[in-house]
Amino acid sequence: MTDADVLDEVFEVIEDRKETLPEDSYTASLFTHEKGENAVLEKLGEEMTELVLAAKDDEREEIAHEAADIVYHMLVLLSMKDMDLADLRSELEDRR
Ligand SMILES: N=c1c2ncn([C@@H]3O[C@H](COP(=O)(O)OP(=O)(O)OP(=O)(O)O)[C@@H](O)[C@H]3O)c2ncn1[C@@H]1O[C@H](COP(=O)(O)O)[C@@H](O)[C@H]1O
Repeated sequence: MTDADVLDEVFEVIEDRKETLPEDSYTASLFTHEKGENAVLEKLGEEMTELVLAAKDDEREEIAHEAADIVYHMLVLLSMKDMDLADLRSELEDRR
């Protein structure tokens, strides 16, 4: 499986959770008032700090863990704004 595949798959799951809102889903809880957009923004801020600290300490596993947390919460944010990976890809492609 390529990196692009797993990103697409996780985004699809996020979109599904947004629509079906299962009770036991962390992702779904972010789309309800219970947590909401502010929780996602706070998480992104915390995780960015944790990523910087992990990088300073050269903790490779921790760097990967924090980077994955950031990517997941960033995908949730894109979905909250009714955006998707195509928006991200086209922005990156425009810079080449
Ligand atoms: N990639 C993720 C993912 N990354 C992080 N998280 C959750 O985000 C929350 C916060 O992450 P943290 O690392 O900060 O968690 P923590 O250890 O509680 O740390 P603190 O809150 O104590 O700081 C935790 O509850 C994690 O489980 C995620 N929850 C879900 N996914 C993906 O979303 C899919 C659907 O998940 P559900 O919506 O839960 O079904 C999963 O199969 C995964 O692919």
